[in-house]
Amino acid sequence: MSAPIVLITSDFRVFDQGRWHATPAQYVEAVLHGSGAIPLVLPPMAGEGLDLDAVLERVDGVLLTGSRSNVHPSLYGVEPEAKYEPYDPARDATTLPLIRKAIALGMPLFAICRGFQELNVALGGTLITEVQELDGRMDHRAPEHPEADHRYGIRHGVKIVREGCIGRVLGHDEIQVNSLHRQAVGELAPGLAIEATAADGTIEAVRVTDAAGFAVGVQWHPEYWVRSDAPSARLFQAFGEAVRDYADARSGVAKLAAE
Ligand SMILES: N[C@@H](CCC(=O)NCCCC(=O)O)C(=O)O
Repeated sequence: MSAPIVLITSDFRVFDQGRWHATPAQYVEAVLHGSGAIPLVLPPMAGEGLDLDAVLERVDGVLLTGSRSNVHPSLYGVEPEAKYEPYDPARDATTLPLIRKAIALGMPLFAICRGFQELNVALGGTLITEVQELDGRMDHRAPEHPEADHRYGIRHGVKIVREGCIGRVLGHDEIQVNSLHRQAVGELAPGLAIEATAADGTIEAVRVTDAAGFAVGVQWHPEYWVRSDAPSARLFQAFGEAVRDYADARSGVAKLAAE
């Protein structure tokens, strides 16, 4: 059996005087080392005709990455304002349909930070645009600091729903997580169930309720500490197991069809 393939979303970015389809290395490394799967970066080009159905026929799981850019507010019914920028319309036009298609196929899905927010919007939920401005809410943004290890440092606890998917995978009621976001899940989309919350009530993790396997989103960044933090490692391991199961089932169906 060949190693399964995990599709990793990317951003449209302009830097080094060029136009890039870019994704942070930490996600690619976490798929390879933490999930034991082949990472494959997907360019954000569905809006330009890239056939997502054809891509999804060839892969076994989807990882949705974090990003400094925000989901465009018009996609969840909010008037855009300059203070909600930066946006990445090419990414939105790719990730939102990708999520709906992967879920319809029953494909394992792991959505992180912006990806977690995309999961909620793709299924009809809303986002809070600046969570730190709401009364009683914590500041979930990372400190401005030149060192990534500091920005991605552990910041607060999250309460885990023990009977949920993450609760079963981790076997804990509470874990400590990092936090690098200004937006948050507002109205939860139909089809999602809460898996974890922060002390201020912010929704920190969800699962797709009808999913047969692992289809989970988290607001924190387990990919960053996948080599040193046990819960982070376990989440990527569980995703890898689900991806292998999906690949096995898919090749079984293909074999039967060929007989
Ligand atoms: N932009 C959204 C999503 C947050 C997110 O994905 N953060 C990753 C940040 C990576 C970095 O700063 O290096 C929000 O702000 O809520």
